[in-house]
Order: sequence, then C-alpha cells, then structure tokens
Amino acid sequence: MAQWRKETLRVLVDMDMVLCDFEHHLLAEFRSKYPNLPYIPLSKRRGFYAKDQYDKTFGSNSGDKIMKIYRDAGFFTNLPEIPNAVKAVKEMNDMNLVDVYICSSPMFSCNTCLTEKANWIENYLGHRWVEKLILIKDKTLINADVLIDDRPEITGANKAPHWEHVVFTACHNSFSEIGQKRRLSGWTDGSWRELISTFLKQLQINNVES
Ligand SMILES: Cc1cn([C@H]2C[C@H](OP(=O)(O)O)[C@@H](CO)O2)c(=O)[nH]c1=O
Ligand SMILES: [Mg+2]
Repeated sequence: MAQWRKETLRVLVDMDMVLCDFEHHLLAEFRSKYPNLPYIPLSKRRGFYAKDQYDKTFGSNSGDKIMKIYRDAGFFTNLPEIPNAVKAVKEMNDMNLVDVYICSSPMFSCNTCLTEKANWIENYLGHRWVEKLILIKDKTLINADVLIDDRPEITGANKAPHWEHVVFTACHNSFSEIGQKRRLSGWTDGSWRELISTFLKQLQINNVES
C-alpha cells in the first residue's frame, strides 16, 4: 500500500516587485531628484529593466541616472512593501505542509545590496526570516516546488529547474508573453491561497503515488 510521506511544499518568494516595490521607489526617487526631466509612468513601463526603457525613450543620459539611483546605498533598504505581501507570506508559511523561503538575486554593482536585502527582511518580516533568505544569482540551482517571481523568463545553469515558475504581475510584465505559466496578480485578493492549495493537492497526489 502507498505510504503517506509528510513532504512539505517548498515555495520560493522573490523580493523585488514581489515583496518590495522596486519600480515605485525608483520612479519616486527619479522624480524627486530630477523634477524637470521626462519620466515613464508605471502604467507605461514595459520590459524588465527600467534602464533599457529610459535609454530607448530618452537617451542613455536618462538611463544612467536611473541606474545610479538603484546602485546608491540605501535604495534597497528603503523599498516600500508590495501591498499585503508580508501578511500573505507569513500566512502562507503557517499553512500546513508549506515552507516559504525568500529567494532574491543580489545586485553586485551596488556594494550594500546584500546587507540591505537582509535588513529589509528583518525590518518587515522579522529576525527569524533572515535565516530563510536565499541570495543567489542563479535561481535555477535551488530545489523547490514553486518560485513566485516577477521576471517573466528565469534561466540559468540548470535547464530543467525543479520548481514551477508563477509570474507575479508587476508594471513591467503585465503585457509580457508568459506562455503556459500561471500568474499571480498580487497579494490583496487572496488568490494566492487557491494557487498554493492547488500545488498542495498535487504534492499530496505525488506523495501518495510515490
Ligand atoms: C536592474 C534591475 C534590478 N531589479 C532587481 C531584480 C533583482 O532582485 P529580485 O531577484 O529580488 O527580484 C535585483 C538584482 O538584479 O534587482 C529589478 O527588479 N529591476 C531592474 O531594473
Ligand atoms: Mg523580482
């Protein structure tokens, strides 16, 4: 008879544009530093890198100013929370058979990024969660069941990552082609619960079958 193995569902949750609002803060800083320069409203943001769109739209001088803002010390610590993210992630982690980890790519061109990301987690989620923080450039190397991330394409050394990528909707990707991938539109409408329940059911089926 099939044995019930109490395996947990491991969920990786990205930081920028999933827990913390990189784009909102970037635009606010740009507008406050350069009130007379043209800017791209969030509703018109397309493509993952803000710098690329500023380069193309207003020239590389503008793109360089954008880049300098997110490379400056303090930028990552001061990011505001994506609405309801902290509450949702804590609630998700408290679900039976669910284990949440935070998985974020550091920006090595910003000297303080690593510690600032850890600070953000401590400030918003609490000290215990710093131990659940995975900072890694290549997320394909992490073995988990689900990755919730705003970047539409996640590639790396592992061509067949174990996780299923769920695309978290952000201003830059709302019109992006994501093929067969599922989307999560935010943390406020509670749809993340149904999503996780679907994965949990699949996990339980696999546990029984194996
Ligand atoms: C340059 C750049 C980085 N980032 C984020 C993505 C990575 O964090 P995360 O993996 O938490 O989403 C981090 C390093 O590239 O900065 C953006 O979200 N937009 C950008 O334009
Ligand atoms: Mg991100």
